[in-house]
Amino acid sequence: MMQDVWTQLGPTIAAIMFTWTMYQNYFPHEVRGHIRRYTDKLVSYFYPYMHIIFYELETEGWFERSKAYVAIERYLSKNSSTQAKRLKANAVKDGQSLVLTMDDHEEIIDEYKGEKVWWISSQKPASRQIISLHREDEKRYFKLKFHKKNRDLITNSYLKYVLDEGKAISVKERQRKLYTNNKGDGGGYRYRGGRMWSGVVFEHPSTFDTLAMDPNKKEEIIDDLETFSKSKDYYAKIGKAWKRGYLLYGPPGTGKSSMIAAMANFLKYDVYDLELTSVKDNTELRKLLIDTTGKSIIVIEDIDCSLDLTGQRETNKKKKEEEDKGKTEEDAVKEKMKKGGEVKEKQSEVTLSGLLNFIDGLWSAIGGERLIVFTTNYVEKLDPALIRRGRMDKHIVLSYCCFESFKVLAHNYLDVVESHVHFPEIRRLLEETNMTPADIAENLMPKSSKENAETCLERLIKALETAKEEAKLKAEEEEKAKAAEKEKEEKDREEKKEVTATEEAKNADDVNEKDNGVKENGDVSKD
Ligand SMILES: Nc1ncnc2c1ncn2[C@@H]1O[C@H](COP(=O)(O)OP(=O)(O)OP(=O)(O)O)[C@@H](O)[C@H]1O
Ligand SMILES: [Mg+2]
Repeated sequence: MMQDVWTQLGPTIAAIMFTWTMYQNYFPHEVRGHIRRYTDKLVSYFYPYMHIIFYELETEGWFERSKAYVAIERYLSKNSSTQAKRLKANAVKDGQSLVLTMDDHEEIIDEYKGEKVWWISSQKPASRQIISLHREDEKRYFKLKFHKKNRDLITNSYLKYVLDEGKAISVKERQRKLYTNNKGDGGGYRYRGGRMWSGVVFEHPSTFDTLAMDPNKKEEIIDDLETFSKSKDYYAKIGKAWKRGYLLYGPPGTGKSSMIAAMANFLKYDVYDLELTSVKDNTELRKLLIDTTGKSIIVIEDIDCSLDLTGQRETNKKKKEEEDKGKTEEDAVKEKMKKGGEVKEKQSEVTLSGLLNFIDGLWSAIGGERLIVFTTNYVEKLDPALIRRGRMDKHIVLSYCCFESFKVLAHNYLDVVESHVHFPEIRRLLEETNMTPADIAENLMPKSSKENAETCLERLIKALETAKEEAKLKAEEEEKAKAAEKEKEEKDREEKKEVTATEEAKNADDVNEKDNGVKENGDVSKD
């Protein structure tokens, strides 16, 4: 059988090889060029497909990996594991996870708007005449094959879609960072390595699932974030920079910082935690802004404490000077010791208008896709200009724990999913007293292996009862203090009244005396 095949194919193969050798050795270079051009034309006339090649390394500059190649690689990774038989594994996230991509000479079929395309991974052997500093595989490429009739669809729309998707996958897979601003000249330090921010890996585990708050409110915030992250074109259409401001306010321990972490984890954004008191002045603030990247949350925590942003800086400075004058040397030494002997840092010169410019000045539009989040315990202390809608688009109040929030915590901390026998009592107590989610969480957390859901819930009930009792006592004391104040005011008013009455009587007597004198004098003069 095998012999038959060889007898039939042998002469044909020999003829092809003979022609190829003649062509290579005896045809001049120019003639071969012409022949090649015509055969290409002939082939393309009958061959209905087109190819686009994407090389791995940029040929210009320092042979960096081409951004398009990397994006395509990431895009194809989603189909590679199911279609390709041989895969390559690349480490991402500092070696913590792997991305699987197709190996050389593998083919993947993709479909876009009902049309098929083929992606082939391949490699051109490196030219032996070129001495290269790079790897042998520097000619690796992806070949995209598609039908000629889809030329417009592929070049105008599909390629953009592939690159966008690939970039989005890269963003999701990248190791996210938490940055803080380095001190500039103002703090006596130089920026580290010329960078204004230094970062660590962002690993906060808070998510919207672990966050205890009213479920409807939570849903609304998630929707808002999702809409924002998908609204690039919409923001461009309405002529607004692609950013959104959130103001989170409420008592300490109600989950403001936890919510920022949940937002970052939900959107897969980096976090820039801006310490405003370390910023020398408005110019430095602008530089910090320019040095941030898109897909990030810029956070200013406790904005009311960060700076005096009420325009009262001068008044406060004078007040402080007066206070300092009254201090003895001993006080000054004590204060210094309290600060660990440190000399007080130079105060930041960032002004309210500088901060307003930071939020929505011309520079704020660079980079795009950014959230700016302020947190505060005292929203009423902030300048209305700082938090007006448009700057801080969404105001979110995080408050004391309600029963719905408690249920989330009970689920997270104790795995109590359904109702529990203690739940009705806890519901009643939560309606009667205020406790922050942080305090509830602390009570729910088992402190030893002997503690179970039952004991933790009982401890919480006790803590709620104590809090209720304390709140009652506090209210009574406040009531008493108010009554005493009122009584004092009443007494003062009575005393004032008495004094006024005495003075009026005295004045009236004086006037009468004067009148009588005038009269008498008049009579006298008349006489
Ligand atoms: N709403 C919440 N859901 C889940 N856990 C919470 C919530 N609020 C507080 N906690 C718990 O309490 C701790 C402190 O919360 P967090 O730091 O978010 O409060 P905060 O509002 O930022 O307080 P502060 O105003 O003092 O900065 C968190 O680590 C978390 O464990
Ligand atoms: Mg906080």
